[in-house]
Amino acid sequence: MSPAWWSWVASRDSLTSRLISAGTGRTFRVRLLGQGLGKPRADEAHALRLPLDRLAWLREVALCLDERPWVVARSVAPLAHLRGQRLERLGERSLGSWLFRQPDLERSPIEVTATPAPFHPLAGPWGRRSVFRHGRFAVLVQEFFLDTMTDELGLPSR
Ligand SMILES: C=C(O[C@@H]1C=C(C(=O)O)C=C[C@H]1O)C(=O)O
Repeated sequence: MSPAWWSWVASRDSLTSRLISAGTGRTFRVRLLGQGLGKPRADEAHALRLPLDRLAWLREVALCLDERPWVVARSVAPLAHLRGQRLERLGERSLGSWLFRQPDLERSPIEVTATPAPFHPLAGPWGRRSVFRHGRFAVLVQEFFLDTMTDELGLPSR
């Protein structure tokens, strides 16, 4: 991986904040692609150490700058761990801006993939995922960087 991409892919602070800074002058927006209850995919359940038949709250978004998607993300929060968090009320507000306000937030190591997002048609160089926990609440956040971001920031292809 190029150093330029490494600084994006390995970053452990809020991607929302980083995108807003990098997008100088462009308008940031979370576009909600879908949310609701459903069964996680097998690899998602595995990452969360969740039995396969359990329901989770699923949320898919595109993180856009000037309406162009730079990152697509899919988040999976096991229902049993939701603990009254009203995540469906987030709407088009960033999950990250809520998560990073939680004082006891923990983040697992970040796993990286070069395979494209299994939930979205747009291509890109890298994807990553990690699990955030605060208290008993857990959410798997999967983020895929898109070719639009590569082009607009003049980043190397990988
Ligand atoms: C986890 C973060 O939140 C971002 C916002 C998301 C959302 O609103 O659904 C999803 C993934 C993230 O890229 C972050 O800012 O780091």
